[in-house]
Amino acid sequence: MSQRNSIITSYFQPKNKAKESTTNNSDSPESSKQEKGKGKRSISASPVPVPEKRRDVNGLNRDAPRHLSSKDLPSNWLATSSDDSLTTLSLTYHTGDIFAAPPNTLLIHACNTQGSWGAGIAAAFKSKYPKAYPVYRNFCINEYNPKSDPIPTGTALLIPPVDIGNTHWIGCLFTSAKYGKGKDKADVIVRNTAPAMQMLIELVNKAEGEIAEVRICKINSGKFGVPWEKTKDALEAITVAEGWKGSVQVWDPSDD
Ligand SMILES: Nc1ncnc2c1ncn2[C@@H]1O[C@H](COP(=O)(O)OP(=O)(O)OC[C@H]2O[C@H](OP(=O)(O)O)[C@H](O)[C@@H]2O)[C@@H](O)[C@H]1O
Repeated sequence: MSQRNSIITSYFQPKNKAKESTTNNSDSPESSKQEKGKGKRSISASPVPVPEKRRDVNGLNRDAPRHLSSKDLPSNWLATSSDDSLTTLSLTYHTGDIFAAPPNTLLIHACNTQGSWGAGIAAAFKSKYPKAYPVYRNFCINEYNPKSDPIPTGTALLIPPVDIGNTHWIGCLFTSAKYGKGKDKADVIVRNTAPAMQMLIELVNKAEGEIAEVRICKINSGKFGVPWEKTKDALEAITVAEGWKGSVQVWDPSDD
């Protein structure tokens, strides 16, 4: 099956199926038991109501520019976006601090669908972009629901600049439903990566406002435990318009 067809299969399955596959994607029942106990973070899956007339509730600024997700794309977006897919995604490598980026840079990282930026680079995103975190969390917990209506994996969320004095955009790739011991298996995370990135590219193309550069960390290779080479191969198979944003810059803080 081609990359594109596999994307369509993964994203356009009926909602019930999508839920099934999220469940099936999880580790063994053993690890899901572990998920219930040791190491579990206290994340409420109950919707947190946001009062109508109050602003900046729980850090969520209702006046901020709106995030973009699969809900902003037509159901046939993959078919309609294929015309300008002329080349494969180009990656370039850079050593240093991904966050020391010029204005209007998109910073991409891998996320779980539970609403937690609890460890690894996600925790750094949470501390550097305190207003973006509740946008992500609200999307996971209120627009979707980790227990009853989880975000389908293999999708993405694009958060416009919402932190005062910062013009960085944040791209969340939902490559695993859960985190920690309940994270999806490596091959499932890799399989989720291309469609998630493909969707993010589509959201970037649709976004109003400038996105000048695109940076990504070596997603999936830390807490998710997937060798970078596997993620790299998945990303490089994605088709994009020639010269899309120049290239996607892979930033690593160290040389090894
Ligand atoms: N401060 C920092 N500055 C710069 N680069 C940093 C860094 N810290 C780590 N890196 C590098 O960033 C890459 C990805 O490594 P990560 O372990 O972060 O992410 P991942 O994509 O494997 O997994 C995602 C899950 O990790 C999180 O934590 P939880 O699941 O919440 O526990 C999320 O919420 C997800 O669920 C590796 O190259 C790390 O060297």
